[in-house]
Amino acid sequence: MKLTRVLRFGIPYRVSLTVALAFQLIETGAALSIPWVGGKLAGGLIGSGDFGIAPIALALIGLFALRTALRIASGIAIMATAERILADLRTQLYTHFQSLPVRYFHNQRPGDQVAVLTRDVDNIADYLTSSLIGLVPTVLTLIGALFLMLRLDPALAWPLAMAVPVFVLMTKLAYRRMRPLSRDLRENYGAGVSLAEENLAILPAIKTFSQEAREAARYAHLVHRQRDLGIRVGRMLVTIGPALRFVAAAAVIVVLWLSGDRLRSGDLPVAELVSLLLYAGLLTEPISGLAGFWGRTEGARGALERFESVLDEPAEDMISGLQPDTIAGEIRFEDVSFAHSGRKGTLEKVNLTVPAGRVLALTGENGAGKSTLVDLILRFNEPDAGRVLLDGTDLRDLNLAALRGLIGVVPQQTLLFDGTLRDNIVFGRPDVSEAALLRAIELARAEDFIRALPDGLDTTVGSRGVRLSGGQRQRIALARALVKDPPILILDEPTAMFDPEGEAAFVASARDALAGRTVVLITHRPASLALADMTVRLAAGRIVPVGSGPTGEGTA
Ligand SMILES: Nc1ncnc2c1ncn2[C@@H]1O[C@H](COP(=O)(O)OP(=O)(O)OP(=O)(O)O)[C@@H](O)[C@H]1O
Repeated sequence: MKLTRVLRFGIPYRVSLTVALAFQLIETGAALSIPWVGGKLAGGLIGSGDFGIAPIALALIGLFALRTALRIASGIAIMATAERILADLRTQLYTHFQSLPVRYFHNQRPGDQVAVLTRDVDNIADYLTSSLIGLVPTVLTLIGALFLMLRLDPALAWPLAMAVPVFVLMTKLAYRRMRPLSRDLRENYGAGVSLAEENLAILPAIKTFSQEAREAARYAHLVHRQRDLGIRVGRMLVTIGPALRFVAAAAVIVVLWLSGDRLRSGDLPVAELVSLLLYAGLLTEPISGLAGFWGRTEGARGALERFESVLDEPAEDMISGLQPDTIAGEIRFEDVSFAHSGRKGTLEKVNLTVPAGRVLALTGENGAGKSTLVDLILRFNEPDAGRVLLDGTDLRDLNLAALRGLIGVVPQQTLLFDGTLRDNIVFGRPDVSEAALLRAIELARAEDFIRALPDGLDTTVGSRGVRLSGGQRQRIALARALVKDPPILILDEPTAMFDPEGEAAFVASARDALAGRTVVLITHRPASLALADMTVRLAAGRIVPVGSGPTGEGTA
């Protein structure tokens, strides 16, 4: 375990962590004095002490009060720091998730991402603040108690000292067995979250195909596995504590046993024996603390690996690159080839020019690669060979944020979030004027249905826009793209869900909205094709010209 890597998360909170550690160290000092003072009190009670009972009793109460106060203070400091570190890690991780390319998520289970954001991050923050910081006082208490016991009476302290390696061996063995179980437990947790999330999202399909029982059984299988793993881990956790305490108790009894003769002969003062027994009691605390430490180290190691493996994923570079002030908008594909990972090539040496300010209709069979092609303009993917150019500049030389800022998209699958219609439409341009907003709504032919809703633009759409019809969702997506007023528009079947009248009305009024913009319009609908200045077809990974008008070098 690279402990130093966890420690770096605490650097911003080094002051509060140092204060907490200082409290814990003073508390350790108080804890180590209690058995000594306790022994003196016992000596005083049987009349063999050097001090009066009252001052010793008061000193003991004072020491306990100090321990309590310091425990509360360090507990509060640790708890607050853990929450702060947790918030930092979570924000850092979420921000990084967002900076990763879209393709990263195509190969991941969403449940695993949720699990890193919740369980793993929790684990790391807790490990750093409780386990690692607490390790110093724990070890000091252990060493201090052993040292003081051996100094008091080496002959009697040895059974207790001997018990320590037994404790260590027992916990190490137990946690070695737990390591694979903890890994399976976490893996299974991610799978369970993923399945529940996906199934709840596709619940209508589950119901339509009457697959509730099968899906419930699939989820139950994961949950039961989680239960069984949890029980196996829990069994070890609940066994180790009492087992350790048994060894401690046996060691104490051996001490008492050995002390009998010396106690009777007066060779062993009662105060010393009481101190020794109190030190033995004190030892159980760091021993169970260390046992827990090993377990938490195992958990934190896995959590840190997963956390860092996400952070190690290279983020999209949003900083470097050219930031064009104005663009004409010519898009050119030069010998572009692309294959999705593990698939055969989708695009093979595609050459295509969309002149600035013109509308290109892109057609082709399902799976021909139309969406794949426009994703290259957004740089969701990079060409395996060839280049995509904007006004003659390779897209890879442009600033990614600036490039995406120039493009409005209506994707094939409308991506709405749980907010109002207004929030969804102004998503890319929160500062847009009311007039521009209404104009975009009008162009997207969305005004009639919005007016009919009880709260108009302030109606909430539900998660992923579930409270809207498919066509309504698409109209909102179109309005969202238009409100951005981008020089380049990518419309991936924007009217696929429109009724024929709605589509005709959109086509009739869209010319104005599209005028002056470079538009790539993916469509299978003849009515929408009327908007195109030129039409090409994608077939077998290559461009085949179809319609009239300038296609440039739009041939394969
Ligand atoms: N993330 C992905 N990973 C692997 N293969 C993919 C991925 N996305 C798409 N594909 C594959 O790439 C091919 C082209 O898909 P694409 O979505 O570009 O087709 P399309 O022409 O837009 O189809 P449609 O008309 O159905 O929308 C398909 O065979 C598809 O299975």
